[in-house]
Amino acid sequence: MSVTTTAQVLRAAGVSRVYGSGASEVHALVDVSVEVGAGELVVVVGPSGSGKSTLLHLLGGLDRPTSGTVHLGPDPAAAGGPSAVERELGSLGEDDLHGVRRGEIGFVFQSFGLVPVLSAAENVEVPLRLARVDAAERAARVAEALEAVGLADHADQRPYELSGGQQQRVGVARALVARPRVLLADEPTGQLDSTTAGRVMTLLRDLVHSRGVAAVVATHDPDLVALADRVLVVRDGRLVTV
Ligand SMILES: Nc1ncnc2c1ncn2[C@@H]1O[C@H](COP(=O)(O)OP(=O)(O)OP(=O)(O)O)[C@@H](O)[C@H]1O
Repeated sequence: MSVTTTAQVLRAAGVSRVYGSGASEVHALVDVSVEVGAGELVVVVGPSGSGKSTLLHLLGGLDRPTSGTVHLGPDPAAAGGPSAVERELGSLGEDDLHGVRRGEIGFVFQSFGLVPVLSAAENVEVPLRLARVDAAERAARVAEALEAVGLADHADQRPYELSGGQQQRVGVARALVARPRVLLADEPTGQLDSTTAGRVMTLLRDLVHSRGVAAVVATHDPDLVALADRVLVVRDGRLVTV
């Protein structure tokens, strides 16, 4: 599979995040700059508490930096509208930021984050319902997303009827179904055995490459580093050169 690393999609410039104040101040991230291109899988590694989740939260607009900026590059496919130009997430109001998170960024969580009472297909459909995609289009896109993660035959099963690896594949399908330009995953294989973890991560990498998504994945798992296009090492909130 060819890696099409083209346009830069996501850029953090001199980003820092301080939690708390005074004696309890924590410098979770210190002056981090990073760029991620379309179709690129960047893996972030570092010890517990080094700042990986903080970085993902800032990149995904779930949190705002204390200083520095996070930029989403112009969408070449956008015919006008806000995504046709580069946007600095920190300068967006809550509604616009919400729109960016909903439409342009997909998230995968360690704990899968599936709704237990919904089937696999209904879980995957949630982002499309939020984006008010019409029913026929939703059905087509959900079917395509489940097919892409190899779960076409499990559409009607609820999470408790699926294995951990299958549940996380539903999580990947849900993250990508709205065709985001960015995928952020925090320890996506943390609850899986190593064989299943490798399979889920390989699937994620292949989808990132084939769909030209800019992806950042935080992990403790050294086996997953081998699948990365680029590895970032974070230590005490700083990027260190490897
Ligand atoms: N909301 C918060 N309030 C205060 N401190 C926080 C908050 N979130 C994170 N921290 C602190 O910031 C530092 C970085 O945490 P972060 O969760 O980013 O690390 P991590 O590398 O993702 O760790 P892990 O691998 O254990 O998930 C830690 O010292 C943590 O205790």
